[in-house]
Amino acid sequence: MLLTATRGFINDSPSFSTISLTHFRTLTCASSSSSSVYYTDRLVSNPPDLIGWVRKEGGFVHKGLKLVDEESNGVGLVSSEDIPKGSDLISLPSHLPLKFQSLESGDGGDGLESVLIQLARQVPEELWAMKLGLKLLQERATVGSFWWPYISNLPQTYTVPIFFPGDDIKNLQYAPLLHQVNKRCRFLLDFGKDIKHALDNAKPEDHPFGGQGIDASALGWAMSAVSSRAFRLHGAKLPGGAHSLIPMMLPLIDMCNHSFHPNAKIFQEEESKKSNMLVMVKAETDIRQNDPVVLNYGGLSNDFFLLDYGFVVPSNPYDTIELKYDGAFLDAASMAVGITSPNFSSPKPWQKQILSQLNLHRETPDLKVSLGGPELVEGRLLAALRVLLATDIETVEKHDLNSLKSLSVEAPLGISNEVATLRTVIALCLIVLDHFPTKIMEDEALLKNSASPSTSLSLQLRIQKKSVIIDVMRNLTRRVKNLSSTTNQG
Ligand SMILES: C[S@@+](CC[C@H](N)C(=O)[O-])C[C@H]1O[C@@H](n2cnc3c(N)ncnc32)[C@H](O)[C@@H]1O
Repeated sequence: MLLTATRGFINDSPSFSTISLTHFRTLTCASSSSSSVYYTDRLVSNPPDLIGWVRKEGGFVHKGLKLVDEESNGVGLVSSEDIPKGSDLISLPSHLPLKFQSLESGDGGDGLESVLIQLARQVPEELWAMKLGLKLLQERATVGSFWWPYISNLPQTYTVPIFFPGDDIKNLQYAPLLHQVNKRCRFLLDFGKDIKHALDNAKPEDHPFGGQGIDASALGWAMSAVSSRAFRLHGAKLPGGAHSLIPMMLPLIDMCNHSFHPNAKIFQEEESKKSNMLVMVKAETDIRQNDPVVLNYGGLSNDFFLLDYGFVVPSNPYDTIELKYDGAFLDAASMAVGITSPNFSSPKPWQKQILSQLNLHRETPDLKVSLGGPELVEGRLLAALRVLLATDIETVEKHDLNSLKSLSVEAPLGISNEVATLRTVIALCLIVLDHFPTKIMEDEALLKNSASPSTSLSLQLRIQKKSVIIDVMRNLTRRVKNLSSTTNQG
């Protein structure tokens, strides 16, 4: 197997500075042994039979499971027969997962492993996937790696935004995500240079990647392979009693696609009570013939689904839109709905005190607040609005902060305060919607004609973000109507 250098470049546009890694890589891999299926986008065109390899290595795979090319979702695990709820689907013995053992155990490693550990230590914790990605790259470059039957079945490319052309990154139209994409690209480009510098003069026997060049694009491939398929399993017990989380790539289990209505669930050793198996997947519901076997990847916003997995979930109940808490902006929103002289930008001392408790008015406040998701209006923002639109401290003092932060506690400071609060959020939503350069209907028309996967994903992302805002507005408008009818009836 030969891994040739992959290329990455900065794609700077004068009007908006976005960084991107290009998608193309030249990979020459010796195609290996027998395969049962042909997948279009794997590292090698005829990868070894993954299910057969897992069984050969002592793992268990239910006889009714097969791998199928599901087109838009890539390869997935599908049931070829009815499988009853509670059945064991897959079990993996502890030597099958791919993990960065010496990094996790902190034993320093030896030889090549210690070079890899030094590189991994340069990676910020939030990019944990890159640390395990280094191990993956090392195994990918190792001739005869134990994990080659697994690695060769990995996708060759990922639809995550670090690989989007600059225009499609801009087309996301959503600053918090643009910021994350740029940050990741910047890190990968710098880290690629650091690795080159560190390994330029390394002797072949000390080179963790078998002498092969690793640039930003190769790093991006590895980071995406890990972020889109690794599971963080419980490791050793920490002094406080909690368990450390160890990222691992779980062969075959990671062929399960995502659904918020999963029919399968992953269990770890203690829970599965099968001492020779580290991890297993069981049927959570009855699975019918031809059903895909799906896991729930977690209650994530579309930002994370796109950044880490390269897809967008339509009508995602966990999707949110991030805003900056800003007094002047809130005054404008409030005035737009007819509230005279709101004091968001000049709160009274007792209001400032509550804002401090909400971490919205300290020396280092956290001004990021969100709309959408299960909370609908982030508790800190809701409480701030209720308190700043309240006229007297006495009413506010009757309530604890948790009630003020909760939308299900209806009108804690009175109906007119609640109506003003909700109408301010609705106005905020309108202003935010207005700031997007395109309307949702235009995006939908563009999506129908979009040719490339990255353009289509950008459009989907921004449509979903706008939908989040519209759903919040609808929900709050309904609440305002109900509250107003209560007052009228009263
Ligand atoms: C853990 S892997 C699952 C196996 C993968 N489909 C493959 O071809 O190797 C996760 C990746 O599968 C795809 N995927 C999983 N669930 C999906 C979904 N609900 N919609 C679209 N793509 C999905 C995404 O590309 C994601 O990064």
